[in-house]
Amino acid sequence: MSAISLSPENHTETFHHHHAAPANGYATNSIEINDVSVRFKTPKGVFTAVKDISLAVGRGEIVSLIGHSGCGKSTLMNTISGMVKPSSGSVIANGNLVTKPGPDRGIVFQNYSLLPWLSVYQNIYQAIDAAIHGKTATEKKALVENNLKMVKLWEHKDKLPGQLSGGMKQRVAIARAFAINPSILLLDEPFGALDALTKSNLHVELLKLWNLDNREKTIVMVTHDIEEAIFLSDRVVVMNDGPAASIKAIVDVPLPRPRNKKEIVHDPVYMGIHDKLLGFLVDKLSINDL
Ligand SMILES: Nc1ncnc2c1ncn2[C@@H]1O[C@H](COP(=O)(O)OP(=O)(O)OP(=O)(O)O)[C@@H](O)[C@H]1O
Repeated sequence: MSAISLSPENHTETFHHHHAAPANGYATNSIEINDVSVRFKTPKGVFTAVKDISLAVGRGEIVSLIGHSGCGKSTLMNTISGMVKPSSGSVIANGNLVTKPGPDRGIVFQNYSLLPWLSVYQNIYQAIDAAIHGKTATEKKALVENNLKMVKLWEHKDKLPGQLSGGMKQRVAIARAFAINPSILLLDEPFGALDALTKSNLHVELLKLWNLDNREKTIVMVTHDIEEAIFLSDRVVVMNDGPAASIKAIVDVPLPRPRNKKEIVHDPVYMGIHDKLLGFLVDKLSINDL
């Protein structure tokens, strides 16, 4: 689909990005974040986590959010998932105002808790059963099997979550989100706890899934990993530090796909993006932050 191709002309970066309409050439927006602010009531008074954020994500686009710890990445993601209500502004997902979580938006958290009394297999089967209607038991079983094999946990399918390592639990959560096949996938540091090899394999699996879906699936991912953000994304959104965090910069990643992890690191375009992102993240670092 030409609507999702990113041409080199899009290699721009936008400071103080305040407009919902992206200059990204996407036919339709999957997500529109319009002037969103989130304020939390705390014992010490009102705390503004994010302020006046606008961002549109095209259907089929992969966008990463990066920024320092506590800047509000998860808060912003949770306004898309529907778990945090904006104090002002609105979020539109698939054309509908977001007011609560829904099966069109799959979420993977770093510490996504699995149901401890259900086996790995049952955790995924039950999630499919709850979210997808009109599939036969055979089809659902095939979905569980395919997705557990994808994350290399098929032989652990009868274990309970308590019998798994942290990385294995994370892979179950990823398989569960993939199995439901939502049109919007929200990933909050999904690969954070994984070793480098597992992480790399899952990056490839994620992109395979995205390609199988004709690149129609929209992915928003929170990460601290610059290499991961560049390898996977069409755009990387850099957030300012909080409180009242906003968007500091949006960096386009016009590297052609499929991308080869070993090769792109030598690509001057990759290196330029890497330096730019590193600059955005470290320029504020002072001895006081350490
Ligand atoms: N429910 C809440 N009540 C009060 N403050 C909150 C709440 N949720 C988040 N915050 C505050 O909002 C700010 C942003 O938190 P958030 O978890 O979104 O940051 P983050 O960028 O995802 O951080 P990290 O990278 O460390 O995961 C933090 O200062 C946090 O303490």
